[in-house]
Amino acid sequence: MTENAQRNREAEVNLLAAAREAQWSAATFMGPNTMKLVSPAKVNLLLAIGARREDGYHDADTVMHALALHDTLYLRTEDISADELAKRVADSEGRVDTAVGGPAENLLVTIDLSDRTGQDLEIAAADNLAFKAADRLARAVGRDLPEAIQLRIEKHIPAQGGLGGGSSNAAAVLVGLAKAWDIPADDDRVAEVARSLGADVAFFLHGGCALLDGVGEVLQRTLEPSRRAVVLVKTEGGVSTAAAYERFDAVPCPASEEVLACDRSATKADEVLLANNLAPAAEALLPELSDVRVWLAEQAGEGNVLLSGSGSATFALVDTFAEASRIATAATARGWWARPTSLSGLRAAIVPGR
Ligand SMILES: C[C@](O)(CO)[C@H](O)COP(=O)(O)OP(=O)(O)OC[C@H]1O[C@@H](n2ccc(N)nc2=O)[C@H](O)[C@@H]1O
Ligand SMILES: Nc1ncnc2c1ncn2[C@@H]1O[C@H](COP(=O)(O)OP(=O)(O)OP(=O)(O)O)[C@@H](O)[C@H]1O
Repeated sequence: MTENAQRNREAEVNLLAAAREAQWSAATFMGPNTMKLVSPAKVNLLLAIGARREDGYHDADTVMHALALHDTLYLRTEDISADELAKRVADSEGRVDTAVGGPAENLLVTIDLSDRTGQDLEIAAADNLAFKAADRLARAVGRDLPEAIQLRIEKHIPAQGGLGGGSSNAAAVLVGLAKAWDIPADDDRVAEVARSLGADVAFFLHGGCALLDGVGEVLQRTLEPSRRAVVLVKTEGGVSTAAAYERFDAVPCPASEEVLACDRSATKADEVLLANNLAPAAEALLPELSDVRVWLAEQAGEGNVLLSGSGSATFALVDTFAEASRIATAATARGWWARPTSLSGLRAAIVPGR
C-alpha cells in the first residue's frame, strides 16, 4: 500500500469510528429497564502457579486487587414479542455487532464497543465475553422469553494486559442481568456461570482485594483493600494467556514457599509481598517486558514492581498519585501505553441513582 493509500485508509477507519460514536445516544440508556455499570480492572499482587491439571488449567494461588481504572457499561433490556424478535434477528443478519443467544435462541444482544484505549479493539458480539455472560446466564436460569439486550461498553482497560478487562465486563453483565431478571445477586447460578466463563470472572463479583485458589476462581477470603497509587505500563504487543501457561509448562518456575506462606496469611493488601511465577514465561515470549520491568524498578523500587497476570501490563505501587502520573508521563514518552491509577475497593456493580 502506498503512503497516501495508507493515510486514506486510516482516515476512513477514523471516520467510521466517529460516525459510530455520533450515533451513540445517551438517551437510549435513560429511563426504565436501563442501567449503568462500573467494570473495574485488576492486578494480581500474587500469582503463584502450580501444577497443570487434567483439564489443562493450572492450580493457582492468587491475590487480586481491583483498580480505580474501569470500563463503563450501559445496559438496556426490552421485552419483545416473538414476531418482533424474528424480524429483528432477520434485520441483523450479517452484522458483527449483534448475536443471538439464550436457551431458545431468544436473546438478541447488540454490543456497541467504544474503545477509549487507542487499541482500536474490534470484537464481534458473538466473541465478546459480555455476550457469553448473557447467553450462559439465560441458559442457567432457563430465561427463554424473547428479549432485546442493548449493551454499550466504553473501554478504558486495554485488552491483553493481564488486567482482566473482558472478565470484568462479563461480571458486570451478570450483575446487571441478575438485577433485570430478579435473580438474587448471591444466587449460586450466577457464581457458577462466572466460573464457567474464565478464571478471573468470579473475582470481579466480589472485587476489592481477595485471596483465591483453585485455578484462581475459588474465593478463599477477602483482604482489607489498599488505596495506594499505581502506575500501569503496557507494551504494544500482548501476551496470550494460554501461550504463557504453555511456556510455563516447558520451563517450570516454582513459586517461593516463603512468599506464599506470608501472602496466604496476610489480612491487608498492604501486607502482600508482590510475586508472579508466570512472569519469566511471559518475558520469554515478549522480551520487551523485561525492559519495562527494569525501567519501572529504577523509578519505583524493585519490590514495588510486578507483571500483572500473564501481562503484558506491568504495574508499580507508589506513594502518591503525583508520582504515578510522573512515571506514566515518562513511560508514554518512551512509547509505552501508561496510566496512573490506584488500588480500589471497586467490584463489577450497578452505578446507583442514575
Ligand atoms: C493470568 C490470570 O489472568 C491471573 O489472574 C488468569 O490466570 C487467567 O485468567 P483468564 O484470562 O480469565 O483465563 P481463562 O480465559 O480462564 O484461560 C485462558 C487460558 O489460560 C490457561 N490457564 C488459565 C488459568 C489457569 N489457572 N490455568 C491455565 O492454564 C488455559 O490454557 C486457558 O485456556
Ligand atoms: N469485553 C471484552 N473486553 C476485552 N476483550 C474481550 C472482551 N470480550 C472478549 N475479549 C477478548 O479477550 C481478549 C483478552 O481480553 P482481556 O482484556 O480480558 O485480557 P487480559 O487483559 O489478558 O485479561 P486476563 O487478565 O483475564 O487474562 C481480547 O483480546 C479480546 O479478543
